[in-house]
Amino acid sequence: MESIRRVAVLGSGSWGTAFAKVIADAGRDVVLWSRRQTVAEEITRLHRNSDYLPDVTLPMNLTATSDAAAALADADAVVLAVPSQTLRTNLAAWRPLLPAGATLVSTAKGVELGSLKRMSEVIAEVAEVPADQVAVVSGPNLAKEVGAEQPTATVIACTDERRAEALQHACSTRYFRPYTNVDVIGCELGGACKNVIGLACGMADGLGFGDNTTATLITRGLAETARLGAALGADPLTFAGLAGLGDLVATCSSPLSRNRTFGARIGRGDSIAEAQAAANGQVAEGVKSCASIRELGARHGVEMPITDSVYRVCHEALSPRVMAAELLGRARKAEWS
Ligand SMILES: NC(=O)C1=CN([C@@H]2O[C@H](COP(=O)(O)OP(=O)(O)OC[C@H]3O[C@@H](n4cnc5c(N)ncnc54)[C@H](O)[C@@H]3O)[C@@H](O)[C@H]2O)C=CC1
Ligand SMILES: O=C(CO)COP(=O)(O)O
Repeated sequence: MESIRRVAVLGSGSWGTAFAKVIADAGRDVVLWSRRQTVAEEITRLHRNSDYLPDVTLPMNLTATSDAAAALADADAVVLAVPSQTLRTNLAAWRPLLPAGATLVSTAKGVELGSLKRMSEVIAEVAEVPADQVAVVSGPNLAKEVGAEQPTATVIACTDERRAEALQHACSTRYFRPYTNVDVIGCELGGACKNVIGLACGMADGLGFGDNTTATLITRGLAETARLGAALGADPLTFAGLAGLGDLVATCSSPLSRNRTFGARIGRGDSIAEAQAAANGQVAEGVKSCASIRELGARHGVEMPITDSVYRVCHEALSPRVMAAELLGRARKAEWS
C-alpha cells in the first residue's frame, strides 16, 4: 500500500468534521463531502461547521463540497462518516465514484438492522472489495474534544496491516495517537455495543443513580460485549483496549456523548420522541443498534441482559425504573459464567 496523500471524508457531521480536521492537521489533502451545500460553503469559506462543531476553527487546508465526485477524485483513502443505518444507501450511490484500490474506512459505530452485518461487512459487500481493503477507526473519540485538540488515542483496525499503518500515519497528530490492530471484528463490536451501554448509563443517571451504578454497567456491559465478541471470533484482548474499554468509559461517563445524553432524558421521564427531538438531528446510534445487537446475540446464543433491557426501554416502552429492578433481580450467578 502506497502512502496516503489525499483523503475524501464523506459526511460532515460531528465526527466526519472532527476526523477530517485530524487528517488535515496531519498534513494530508482532505476534502469533506456535505449533504447540504450551505454546510460545504461554510466549511470552505469560513472554516467553520456551526451546526456540528460550532466552537472549532477548521484548518485552512480543509475544504468541503456537496459534489461527491469532486470529493472522491484521486482519493487514496475514503472515510465513511455517516450514520450506520444510512451507510448502505449512501455507499451504493457513491460506489461508481470510488477510486480503485483506495482504502475504505468505516467510522460508523453500529450493526445494520435486518442483515445484522458490521459496517465493514456492509462496505465490502456494497463496494465489492475484499475485506482487507476496509479499515475501521474506533476509540474514545468524542468529536467535540477531538475538535478542541484534547489528547486522545484510537485504533485503526484492518486485516491488511500495511493499509492500517498507512492510515495510522495519515492521521497521527500531536493530539491524536492511532494504534493499529488486526482485529476488525472486536473493534467494531466494541464501538457498536458501547453506544447501547452508554444509553443504559444515561438512563441510570437520569434516574438519579451515581457512580457505583455507572461502574457496574460499564463492567457488566463490557462482559456481555466480550461474550458476543468471543462468539463472533474477536480477540478478547481488544475489549481491554481503546476500542473496547476505552470508548466504553468515554461514552458512559461523558455528558458530551449523544447516547448517554439520550439515555439520561429517558431516565428523567422523556419519551423516545422527546429525546429524539432534543438530539437536534444528531445520531444516537444505540437506539437502533440495540435491536440488531440483541438479535445478533440471540442468533449466537449469547446472553446480553443490559442490551436486552435497553431494547425493551427504547422499543417496547419498558420503564427505566422497572428495567433497573429487573436487572438487579436476575437469577444469582458467578461473576464469570
Ligand atoms: N460524534 C462523535 O463523537 C463520534 C461519532 N462516531 C460515529 O460516526 C458516525 C457518524 O456520526 P456523527 O458524525 O457523529 O453523526 P452526526 O449526526 O453528527 O452527523 C451525521 C452526518 O451524516 C450525514 N448523513 C448522510 N446521509 C444521511 C442520512 N441518510 N441520514 C442522516 N444523516 C446523513 C448528515 O448530513 C451528517 O453530516 C456514527 O456511527 C457515530 O457513532 C465515531 C466517533 C466519534
Ligand atoms: O463514539 C463516540 C465517542 O468515541 C461518540 O459517542 P456518541 O455517539 O454517544 O456521542
